Amino acid sequence: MPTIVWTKIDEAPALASYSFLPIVEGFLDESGIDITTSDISLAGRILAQFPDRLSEDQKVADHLAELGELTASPDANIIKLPNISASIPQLKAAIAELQAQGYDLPDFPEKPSTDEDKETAARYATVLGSAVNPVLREGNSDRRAPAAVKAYAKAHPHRMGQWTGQVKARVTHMDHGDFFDHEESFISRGQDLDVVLIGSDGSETVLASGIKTADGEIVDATFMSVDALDEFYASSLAQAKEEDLLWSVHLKATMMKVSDPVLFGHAVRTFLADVFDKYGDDLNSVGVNPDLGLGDLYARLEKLPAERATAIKAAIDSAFAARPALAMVDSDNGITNLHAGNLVIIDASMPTVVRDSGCMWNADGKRQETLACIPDRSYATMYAAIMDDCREHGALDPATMGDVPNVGLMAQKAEEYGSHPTTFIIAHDGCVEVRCGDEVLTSQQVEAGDIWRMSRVRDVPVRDWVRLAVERARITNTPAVFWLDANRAHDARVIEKVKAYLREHDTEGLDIRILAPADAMKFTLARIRRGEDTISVTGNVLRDYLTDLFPILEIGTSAKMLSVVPLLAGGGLFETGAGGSAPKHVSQFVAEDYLRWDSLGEFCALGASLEHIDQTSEGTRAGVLAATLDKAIRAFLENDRSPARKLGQIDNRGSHYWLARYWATELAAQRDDAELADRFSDVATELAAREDQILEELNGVQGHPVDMGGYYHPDEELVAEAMRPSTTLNAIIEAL
Ligand SMILES: NC(=O)C1=CN([C@@H]2O[C@H](COP(=O)(O)OP(=O)(O)OC[C@H]3O[C@@H](n4cnc5c(N)ncnc54)[C@H](OP(=O)(O)O)[C@@H]3O)[C@@H](O)[C@H]2O)C=CC1
Ligand SMILES: O=C(O)CCC(=O)C(=O)O
Ligand SMILES: [Mg+2]
Repeated sequence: MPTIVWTKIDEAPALASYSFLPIVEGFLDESGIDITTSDISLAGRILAQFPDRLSEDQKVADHLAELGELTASPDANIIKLPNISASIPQLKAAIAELQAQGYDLPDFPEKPSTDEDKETAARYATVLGSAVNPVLREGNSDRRAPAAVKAYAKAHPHRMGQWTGQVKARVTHMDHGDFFDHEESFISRGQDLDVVLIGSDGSETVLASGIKTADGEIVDATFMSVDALDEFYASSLAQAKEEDLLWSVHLKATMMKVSDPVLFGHAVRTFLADVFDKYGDDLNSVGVNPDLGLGDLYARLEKLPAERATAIKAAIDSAFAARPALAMVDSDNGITNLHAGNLVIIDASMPTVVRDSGCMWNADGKRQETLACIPDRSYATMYAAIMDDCREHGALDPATMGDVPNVGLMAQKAEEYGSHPTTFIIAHDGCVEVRCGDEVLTSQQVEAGDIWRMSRVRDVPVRDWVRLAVERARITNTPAVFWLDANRAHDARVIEKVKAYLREHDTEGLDIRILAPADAMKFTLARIRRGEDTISVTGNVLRDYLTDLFPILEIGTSAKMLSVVPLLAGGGLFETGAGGSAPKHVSQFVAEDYLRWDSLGEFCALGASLEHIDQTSEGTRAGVLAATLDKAIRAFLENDRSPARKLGQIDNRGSHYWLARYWATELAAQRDDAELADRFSDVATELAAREDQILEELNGVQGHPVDMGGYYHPDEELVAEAMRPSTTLNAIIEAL
């Protein structure tokens, strides 16, 4: 029987599943479709690493590995909700929570020295950062706003900050010494590669060996000079100060778990340069590591003798006074951009800057224009281009603007997003060589601390990506732009392949272009300002960035996106939206039993998953279920049933009631499957008749704190109870 795997994850979407999944299970009962769950939450993944230390009833199987294997099967049908990509502070918090719940987990080794510590560190490393998506994404991505969602957004445009020529906010990036500058790229002939650091003293350190590459694979080698990076941060600090702009740093320290925490650490180190220079020994003595952010630094000060801690805090306060104002994440609680690397994530943070007229929050809880530091030029220039465009032409208008769907190169850990195992922080000055046997393929002069990395993209994914781009351009009759820069080494190789693979398709009458990111941005913006849709066809990083940027500008959030990954092996991975797991929503839920999470992404993913079953399996009711769900989603949007924003109105749970009701109504009304119509006619009637009572039960609980029994590993019963407070609704669903 076709089986949908629903992933169990973290934070707000995990809470939402406690309410929505029982409804889905009820609706799919007797449909010829099975639905199961798979625990790939951060807590579940941690526990799966330590079976040897857990009792039988505490053990959790390695569901992520199982799901990874499933992606290679044509039967795969996975609904993937967004999960936490944990920074080290988050990982440590999750470990502490599990320990407190009685799981005998080892502490996270800060500086592993013994063999045992190294073993533990290696196990935790598999859970760190973006550890789920690269395993499951065995296909390229097709992300777009469903037509009904786009139509709704145009009819009910969200708030958009104004832009004028006077706005000083802008993007600043490096102009030398970055990854862009140093990139070298070659096509593999299927060689096994070694990466070797040759010290200035002639010593050789093997950084990686026997890296298997496939024939036709693009291999890039590049590095970030941290001296140039520090200079860049220092000069941007001076600029922000002079122009009275907030200073903000936008990185992807969660996904880019090896390189970006270090880029972040240099920002912390530069911001507090005087403090680190003067008190370096004290800070070292308590294990301060700037990569972990100011939050961790403050916590460690507590371990110093009181008078040293006080002196250092005073020095930090003077540093803050001398520096430009720092962008805040939570001004009420004094949490800054530099508190932890996972707090400002570029794909989500930069769109809000554009939406909010170039502003972020300052320490007084007021909006202030920002200088957005995005060190590497490979991707910064397109953000600079959109801010320049808004300055010149004003804000974009969600009521009229065209749509920018994305076709993203993602499969098989493509490009930078698969580079973690081959990213190295260079220990000493020297030269990094990529070799095949004795043949030296690239050779780069580096200095201690530089961040060197090798990224790769296989040929099969590139070919499939070009195919998917042509398919989407044809189906929607929309121009498609490949965002590739002929002046970047990697992109130049990709361009050769794109040109070759485009010849495999009938592109007659299609408008397909290749433009550098900043030009692609200008071209796209000019079109969408005229209301014209334009497909962006991008590599893995821009896929991530643009599928938050345009949705947030067009429809107010990326949560409502349809995100389909046709797996190379024939199965389907259906991701929900492009947004994250909204930690802020959990705080609100805990404080006042109100969950703002919008499950529209889950609804759309379920629809796509059912359609996939209808197209690939016989003997199920998937077709009728998908068609009626689509209509239900339209009704849901037309009647504005997304979570409201005010206490006392419907939240996530209330929105699920409405979806269930519209879906039941559509099922009862359709003529293709009389048995189903019959089964759902009473349900539809009941749901309508009991509306007042159900909404009262759902909304009546709001306004009080909720005990979840844990953040990363909440108590299932407590949460299930909290998320299903309407006995009336539960009884109707259970009767299904
Ligand atoms: N695919 C995946 O698995 C992804 C996982 N992540 C992970 O999620 C965590 C948080 O990431 P971050 O990038 O800060 O994103 P957030 O989860 O904080 O989302 C950013 C903002 O988007 C809005 N938002 C997102 N989803 C919804 C929704 N369903 N309903 C309503 N509003 C929504 C909210 O904005 P507002 O308050 O302005 O309305 C939210 O504050 C990190 O651990 C990150 O790694 C991130 C992206 C994708
Ligand atoms: O895997 C992650 O860490 C984030 C992924 C993401 O942001 C995206 O795919 O949009
Ligand atoms: Mg993203």
